[in-house]
Amino acid sequence: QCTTAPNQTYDYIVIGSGAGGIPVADRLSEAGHSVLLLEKGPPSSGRWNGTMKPAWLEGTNLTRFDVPGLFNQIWRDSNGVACEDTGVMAGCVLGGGVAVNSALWWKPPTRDWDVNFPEGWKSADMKSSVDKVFQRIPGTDTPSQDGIRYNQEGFERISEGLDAAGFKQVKPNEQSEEKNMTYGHSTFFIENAERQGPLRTYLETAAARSQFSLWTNTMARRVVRTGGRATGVELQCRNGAGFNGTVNVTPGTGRVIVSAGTMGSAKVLFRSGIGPTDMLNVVKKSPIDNETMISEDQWINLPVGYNLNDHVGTDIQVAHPDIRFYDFYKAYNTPIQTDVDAYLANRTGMLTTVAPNLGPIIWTEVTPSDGRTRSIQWQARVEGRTNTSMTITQYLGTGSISRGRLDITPQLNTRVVTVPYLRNATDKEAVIMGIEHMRGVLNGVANLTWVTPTAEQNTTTFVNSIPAALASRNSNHWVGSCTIGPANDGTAVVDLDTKVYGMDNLFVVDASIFPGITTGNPSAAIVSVAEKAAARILALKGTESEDGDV
Ligand SMILES: Cc1cc2nc3c(=O)[nH]c(=O)nc-3n(C[C@H](O)[C@H](O)[C@H](O)COP(=O)(O)OP(=O)(O)OC[C@H]3O[C@@H](n4cnc5c(N)ncnc54)[C@H](O)[C@@H]3O)c2cc1C
Repeated sequence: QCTTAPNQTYDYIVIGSGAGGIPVADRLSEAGHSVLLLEKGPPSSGRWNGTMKPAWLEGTNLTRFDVPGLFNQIWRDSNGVACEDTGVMAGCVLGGGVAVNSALWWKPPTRDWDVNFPEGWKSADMKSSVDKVFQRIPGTDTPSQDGIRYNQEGFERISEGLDAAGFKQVKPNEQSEEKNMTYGHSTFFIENAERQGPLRTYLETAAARSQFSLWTNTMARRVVRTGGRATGVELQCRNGAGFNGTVNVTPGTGRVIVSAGTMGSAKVLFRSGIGPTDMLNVVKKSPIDNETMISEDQWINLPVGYNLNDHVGTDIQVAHPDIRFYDFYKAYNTPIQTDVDAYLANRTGMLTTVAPNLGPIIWTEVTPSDGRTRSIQWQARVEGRTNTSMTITQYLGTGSISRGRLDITPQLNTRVVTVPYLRNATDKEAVIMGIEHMRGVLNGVANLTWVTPTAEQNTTTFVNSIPAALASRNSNHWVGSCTIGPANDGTAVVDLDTKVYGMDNLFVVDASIFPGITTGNPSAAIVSVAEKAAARILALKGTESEDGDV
């Protein structure tokens, strides 16, 4: 049942409980402030009273979000889990992406900050934030409690080729700077063979404080504001639960933080009258918001939705007689009983492995004709066209230049309207150089055969044959749309304190503020950004209007 929001006010209202929202809410409440965390989706992990689970987990406190071997279920059944309003895959449950993702967890190399971020957010500035994150969430490369890594044939065969070509095996988060000609086992934010990460660390410390509140099934429709001053958040209850009405921030000093993800934060800003005029006009004309939208003379024109980026993914596929596919999809409804028993009794066995059997993870760098170095991460998994195939996805990361744009439809769904993949010729050159190199490396593996590209196919022809489209290149690592930057010059949405330009007390803290994509899967970098943002927000003196000088 929906409940009307109580009259109580909060020092901080955080919108969205993902990789950005949970840590920032924790740190703000730790400083003694009253904090309300709003999440539009339902609870996920069993730790937070989530209920979505297969029959074999009945009677346990675990859900599909907790067991690594079930993480892939989102690609079979995302009903009630995936956001319905984003056009790309994103988690709309408590924890957002860090409840539904594959838990790959990388300490960002310094290059990720130094190439992408503005002054004040370079690697030297980020070090203490990154250290704090890895103290709380160190991650593991051996999730099974017996210390055994299961079904490693894929890792071993690919490694033979890497070793022969001079690659070095590393412990990725201990040697996080070594991102060229290196490989390792994947590191996951898993503990006791269950999903850990922000849901089991930052959210637990926050929830233990009396000044912290969490409302699930409660969507922020818009930030209520008068000019540059946010006064509260208008709510919409969902799934027959949660809160309706308007919740206000503490008069004079309260602040609102938008952490609704790259697609979601842009939407909240558009609906609050912040963004390019063409987008705000769509909201104004929409049957949902029309006359309730903030009046045009209050609109703030900022480049929300631009500078969108994602790892452009290019899959290659190989096969080897030693490799065996383990059917993680069947593990949901018809699992192998001995694997279930091992997992439930001892947290050991195949189901402690993040589906679908990842590794090795490989790093290379290429420098195409523009002289700008691109970082590449290669993610191998035992899954492909046949039972003995492996797919190796190439992610083009730090250094990539192409950018896209998201927009909003009259139904108020956000979607990628300009796909950011390979719009720049040297990005494409980098992808081709990387694949050409990896083909040579993998040819050093005895008895390996090529599925795609075929052994005869030319690499450029192969890369050109895969459309630069969402369906074929999407990596679910969306960043950008509310970019951080030092000046309100048409390229940035938030300032170096993550405060929205033109607003006194509205902030954005999540993947959307990233100016560029990272080397690896981004969630640890996003949590690090949330740590840094929390410190900067707490250090900010009262807003201008409190000081009486506006
Ligand atoms: C299937 C999948 C697999 C992935 N695998 C990995 C991986 O292995 N490793 C890795 O590092 N990264 C991975 N990622 C990416 C990573 O999870 C995301 O980059 C990260 O979670 C983004 O963090 P965020 O805080 O920006 O947004 P999110 O984590 O998406 O959080 C946003 C939250 O806001 C909520 N929300 C949105 N709008 C509103 C509103 N109006 N009111 C209230 N709440 C709202 C959403 O429900 C959501 O909970 C994966 C992503 C997906 C989808």
